[in-house]
Amino acid sequence: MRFTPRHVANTYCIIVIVALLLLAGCQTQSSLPPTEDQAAIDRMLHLIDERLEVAPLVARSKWNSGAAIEAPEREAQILDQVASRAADAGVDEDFARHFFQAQFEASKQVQRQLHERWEDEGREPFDNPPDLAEEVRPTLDRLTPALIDALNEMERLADVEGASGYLEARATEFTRDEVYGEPRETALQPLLDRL
Ligand SMILES: C=C(O[C@@H]1C=C(C(=O)O)C=C[C@H]1O)C(=O)O
Repeated sequence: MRFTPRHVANTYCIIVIVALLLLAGCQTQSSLPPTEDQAAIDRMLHLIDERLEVAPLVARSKWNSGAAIEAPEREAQILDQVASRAADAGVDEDFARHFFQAQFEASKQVQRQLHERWEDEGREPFDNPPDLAEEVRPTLDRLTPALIDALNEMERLADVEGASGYLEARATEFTRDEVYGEPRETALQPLLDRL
């Protein structure tokens, strides 16, 4: 077979196209943050969920006791601890407060959803409801230091290339859930604003 100038030109074109495609692929990859930073974002989402998973226990306890979903004095008490822990960890206090207020709101969304459903169903009180003061609130308090550490990481990630894109992509999947989608969105908003 003879190679005409046309063959050479076609081959050259194909090489250039393949090289451009490879380059585009590399660029997409390099816009992802480093693996350990992706893991830090995933850890934060996991912690948000761990906190949200406590909300149904709070809802059960309040369903039986008739206590209001909204407990402003308890929120104020948590925010005091948050402010002092944030200061110790070098996390911006306003950011930490804003983040925790979003977690409270997300928890209340889950609780309201459940109470509305139980009202519609005419639900009787639960057998063996969890103890709010002795069990449930201490579980939430144990998550606070881990969340402050995760906030510290988020502040660092605000300067890492690709971190905000990765968070947005993860947030899109995370908020797609039928039951937890809306509260997760509420809980994530301060992070999306920050990154
Ligand atoms: C979880 C509770 O319900 C609400 C949500 C809070 C929270 O997420 O920590 C705190 C107080 C309440 O407004 C609770 O009463 O403990």
